Amino acid sequence: MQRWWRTYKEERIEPRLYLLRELRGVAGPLAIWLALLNVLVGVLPSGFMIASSIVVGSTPAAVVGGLGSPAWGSLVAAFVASAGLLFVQQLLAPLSVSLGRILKHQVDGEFHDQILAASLRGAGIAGLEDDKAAGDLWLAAEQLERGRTPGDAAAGTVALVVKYVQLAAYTVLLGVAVSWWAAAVVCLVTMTFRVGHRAVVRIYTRLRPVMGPLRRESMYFRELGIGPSAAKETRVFGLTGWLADRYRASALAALRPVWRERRKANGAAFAWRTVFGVVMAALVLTWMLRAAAAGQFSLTHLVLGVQATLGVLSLGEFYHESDNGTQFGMQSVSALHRFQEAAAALDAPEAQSAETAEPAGLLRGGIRFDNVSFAYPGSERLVLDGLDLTIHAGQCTALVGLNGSGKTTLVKLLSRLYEPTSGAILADGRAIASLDVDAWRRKIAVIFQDFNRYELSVADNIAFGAVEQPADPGRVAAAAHTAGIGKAIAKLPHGIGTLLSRQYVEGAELSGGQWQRIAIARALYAVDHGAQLLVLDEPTSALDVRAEAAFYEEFIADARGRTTLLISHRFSSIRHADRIVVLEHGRVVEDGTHKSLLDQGGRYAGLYHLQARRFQAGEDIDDHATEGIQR
Ligand SMILES: Nc1ncnc2c1ncn2[C@@H]1O[C@H](COP(=O)(O)OP(=O)(O)OP(=O)(O)O)[C@@H](O)[C@H]1O
Repeated sequence: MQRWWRTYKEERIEPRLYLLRELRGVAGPLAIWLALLNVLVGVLPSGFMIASSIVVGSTPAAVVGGLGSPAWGSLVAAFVASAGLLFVQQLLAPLSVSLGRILKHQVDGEFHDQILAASLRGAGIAGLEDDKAAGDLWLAAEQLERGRTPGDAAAGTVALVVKYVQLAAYTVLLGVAVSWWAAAVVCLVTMTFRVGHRAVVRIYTRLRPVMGPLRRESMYFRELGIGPSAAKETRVFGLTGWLADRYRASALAALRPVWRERRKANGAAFAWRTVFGVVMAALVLTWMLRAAAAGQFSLTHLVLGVQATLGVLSLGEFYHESDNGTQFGMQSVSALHRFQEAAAALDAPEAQSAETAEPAGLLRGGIRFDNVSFAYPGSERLVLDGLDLTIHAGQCTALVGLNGSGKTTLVKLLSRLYEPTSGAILADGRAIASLDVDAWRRKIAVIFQDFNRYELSVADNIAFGAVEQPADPGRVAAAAHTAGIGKAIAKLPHGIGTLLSRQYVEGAELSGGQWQRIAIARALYAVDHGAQLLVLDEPTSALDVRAEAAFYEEFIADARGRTTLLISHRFSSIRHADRIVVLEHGRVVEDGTHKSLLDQGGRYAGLYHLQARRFQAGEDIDDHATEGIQR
């Protein structure tokens, strides 16, 4: 009983209460006016039924009385009334539908904002990187784009008013005109059908946990198949057939449980409901006809009774305008709530405003990782394990290590996208966790390996480095020049104003290496606007060897006196850094200058010589080739 109540509450009560709250906030007046209009639209058919029954019932007397007789007058009056009611009904029903659409769009518009706000909320990214939470966010957005929406739920709920007012009005008519027991029986039949239909619709909701991941997978395959990003590789590797098969297989796997459950629900239960409905309806109608034949009520009452009975029974159907909307429309809301809860639980609490301080004047001394350990939420494996490291101010520190040794994770902690599981990161001796997170981030300029390529102008792409300040074209051009992309930009149709996407007229597409230089320019622009620590994670992975060597030579010379953290797998490139730190299993295992580390003859020396030998032998430098050696 307790479980049943919990499910009932979660599935039916809570979403509806939430919806009511939403409606009040977003489209309260419209929803109220529409509900009132729908009451009228729901009542009008009953009025028509009464008037048309009077037309039929008064016809014999009018025929006998002839033109101009009082009976004829009653007939004409009833006819005019029924025609008028029909006309008003035909006028108001489309109006109700149109207002329902407006209501839907208002509610959906608000929910679009909520989804964006939820994904952009907070300082951390744990929720967005967690599979389950990200899955819920995806589901919320996907439902909104392609499925039933909260707007459908809102419009569907208000549309239900029409149906249930009709049902109540027909039932009352039947009760008053013929018999209350007949009204009760017919209403029971209708509600039995309604409950059955809703149960079938609810199957989809119940199967959502099974279907969700499979649908996400099939969507992924579909996107791979129809999007341009994977087109090259899928064709070159001959993956097109495989892709089509996988799409089909995962789509079928998602649908099979639904078909199975639907067959069950639509099988015996449906047959029993139908038998029950037909028998009851037949009993009521037969009784009515016999009673009328026995003179228990007039022709008008009989016509009204038959019409009302058929009217009630016709409502025992699936309501297209409401049922899917009200059943599935709130799924994206529930998914968003789950995401919000999970993200709040996963993200380490941000520094509270009471404790936060402006990091003015920081980074004279440097940054210290003090016994920092970190495991990603949901995992027990320590990616950083008691890390002690000082990044000295004014120095270029290079961080090297094998794949997965925790270099990018270290940068994520430094950027406060995650908080350490234990230990602290100190800037000039102050815990960065106690600093205002946005102000701290303005102190650092970070370019991640998977930096963003904004489909906006070159100027925007670079000026995003200091978005809080007005964009300065001169400084944008200077950053582009320092990053080695100035000449290429000058050749673009609109220089720094060129949109970086082929999707736009006169837009341009850059090569991977050019994009990388744009990202570097963004970081340099941030430095030019006050960022005091520059962090570049694999900044030259897309550059050719000569461009890479030139970049590092110029960059490291230029960076003298600037606090810089460089992450790279190319040992030859970072040899000029002031200091090189080797990370392994989340700890510093070597620390020194290029020369001292070579003299030491340890990990760094081994990897450096290996790369150098390969390079001299003319082989491509393969970062991953070094991987096996240490394992
Ligand atoms: N969001 C995440 N959730 C869980 N584990 C993660 C996440 N991101 C990274 N990891 C794991 O943390 C470990 C360290 O990853 P990280 O990206 O920091 O390594 P890295 O040294 O930068 O590697 P590479 O040289 O390949 O860039 C890896 O084992 C990786 O699988």
